[in-house]
Amino acid sequence: MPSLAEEICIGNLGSLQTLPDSFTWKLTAADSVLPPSSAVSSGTVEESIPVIDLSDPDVTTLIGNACKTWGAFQIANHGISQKLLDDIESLSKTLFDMPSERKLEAASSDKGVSGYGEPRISPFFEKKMWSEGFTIADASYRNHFISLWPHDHTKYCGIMEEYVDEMEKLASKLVSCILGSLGVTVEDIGWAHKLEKSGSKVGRGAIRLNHYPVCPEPERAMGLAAHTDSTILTILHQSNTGGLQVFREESGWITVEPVPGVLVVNMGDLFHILSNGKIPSVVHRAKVNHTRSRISIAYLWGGPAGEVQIAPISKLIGPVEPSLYRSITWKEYLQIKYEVFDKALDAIRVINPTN
Ligand SMILES: C=C1C[C@]23C[C@@]1(O)CC[C@H]2[C@@]12CCC[C@@](C)(C(=O)O1)[C@H]2[C@@H]3C(=O)O
Ligand SMILES: O=C(O)CCC(=O)C(=O)O
Ligand SMILES: [Fe+2]
Repeated sequence: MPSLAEEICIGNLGSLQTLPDSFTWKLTAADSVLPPSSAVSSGTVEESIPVIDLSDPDVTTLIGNACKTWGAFQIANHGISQKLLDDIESLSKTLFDMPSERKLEAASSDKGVSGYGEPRISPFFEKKMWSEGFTIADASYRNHFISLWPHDHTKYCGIMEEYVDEMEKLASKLVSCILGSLGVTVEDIGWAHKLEKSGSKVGRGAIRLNHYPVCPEPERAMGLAAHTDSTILTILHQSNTGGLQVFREESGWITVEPVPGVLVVNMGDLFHILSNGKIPSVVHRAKVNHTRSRISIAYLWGGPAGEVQIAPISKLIGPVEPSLYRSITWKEYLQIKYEVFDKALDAIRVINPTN
């Protein structure tokens, strides 16, 4: 006979009145959001990742500092219209409000990649995450949208295409700026230069629509477990309920409270490689809420498609700072990540840390 846990479906978590054992995480003091007391008393702790106005004349310095300190920042005046943000959020709400059976008809066939289902990182954790999601990693999402919205799929595909196009343009702009803060230009990286010239094309990124239903015991549950993104960078739109937390050694877990119209940018593992470790990929997670459900939309930008090799930028390496990582394509990196998860960067490291 199947156990109760096996009968629980992620499509209707919001209707559960108690937290099933399979969703109960053993969280320790280190998992708390309170920063270590020493850091608080020294007054050195910034409250959260900064909000940077992209029209600020000092934008490059501000972004550079945030990247080095946090591996993340928030952006205002980014040029993405509020209408498009509202449209993608309401598309996500419409999808997640559907009956479980209907959502499962759009389930991803290959674990965690395009379609409806659990986060791809799920197999690396003993306990289940209190969330459901829909991943768009290739054009097959259109077929899923036809099955989800037989009459309205054209409208929803249109919103998704516009969102991907706008995000790609914004991601390219941000990469130029972050490279600038390191004293590098897109011309110093062959593929980045070509990318800027060719404009936007689907295929280099992925979108993940995340839904975190209300939870009867949020303190003991986890919406999305601690991870780094495997990307160059990720641009996240969060609905008006908080839940995203970023980790910093000196401060512990810090909540990134949503600010209307502001987007969060997380640096991913591929930028860590490109910058030869100068810009860390940020460890982050999503917690859940007792009374409010939450939506987030992540645009995961993987950089160049196909066989293009990503390696530490030659301008950033030399006899004193040798290349720490071997070159790798995004596809290859994803394969390694989903074999060894949080050891992926170590797996491609060519020089071991000295301490
Ligand atoms: C391109 C990808 C990045 C991603 C794995 C994936 O193949 C498709 C989904 C992406 C996502 C979104 C939610 C968080 C994340 C860690 C996950 O479980 O699936 C990321 C993956 C990643 O960055 O490795
Ligand atoms: O929901 C969030 O705030 C985080 C989502 C996230 O980390 C992701 O989709 O990669
Ligand atoms: Fe993430």
